[in-house]
Amino acid sequence: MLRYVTTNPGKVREAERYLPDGSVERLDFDYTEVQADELGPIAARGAREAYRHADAPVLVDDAGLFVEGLDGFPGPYSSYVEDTLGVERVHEIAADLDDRRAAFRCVLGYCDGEGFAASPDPVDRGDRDVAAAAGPDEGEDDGDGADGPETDPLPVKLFEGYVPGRIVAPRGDGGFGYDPIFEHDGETFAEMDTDRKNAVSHRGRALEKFAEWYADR
Ligand SMILES: O=c1[nH]c(=O)c2ncn([C@@H]3O[C@H](COP(=O)(O)OP(=O)(O)OP(=O)(O)O)[C@@H](O)[C@H]3O)c2[nH]1
Repeated sequence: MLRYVTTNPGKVREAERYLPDGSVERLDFDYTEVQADELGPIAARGAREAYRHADAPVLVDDAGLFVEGLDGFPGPYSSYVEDTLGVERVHEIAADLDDRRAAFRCVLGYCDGEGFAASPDPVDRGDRDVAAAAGPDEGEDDGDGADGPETDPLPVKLFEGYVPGRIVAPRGDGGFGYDPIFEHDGETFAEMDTDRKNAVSHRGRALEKFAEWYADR
């Protein structure tokens, strides 16, 4: 049984669509989110901590909203900013910007305590052009300390998803988090049902890559 490690039930609702019935359950564990300007190292460290906590295969999901006109803010701090400023204030700040383009990014970190065969494919970074910091956000995190001062030999496999859009006045009542103020292709994420959001979203894209790899591993 795979544990999807998150305090956010909205994430699991979306993830369940990608994994066989009964193969995943939510583990409500608040792993330490290290301070970093990229999601990859946060997901990698989180996956190791969650694996050690659960002693079972885990998938952690670190996500963020990157606003172009704010140089990528709130990015990895999206959860903190949602809790402090709130989504409406983020919209108000963005409303004053000339450039309201934004992107959601999601990095999934999988850890089962074992190593992984080297990926035959080169890491695809072609979709990381909006406020995306360079760094090891996909592929294997080798724990060599390149992403921070600590080293940790526990292997973690990372999967990244990205979706471009723009910040708009709140619309819709579905989804969670910043969904009402994030518009993609004329609709906010909060106006989409789960299947439609999954088909285009950062999480859906990352989950698709993960599910394909997980089924074949
Ligand atoms: O409108 C949204 N649509 C999404 O699809 C989405 N995915 C994440 N988020 C928000 O971005 C932050 C991530 O922070 P985050 O990855 O640390 O997650 P979290 O704190 O909610 O839970 P956990 O998984 O860490 O326990 C939080 O503010 C989330 O609400 C989203 N907002």
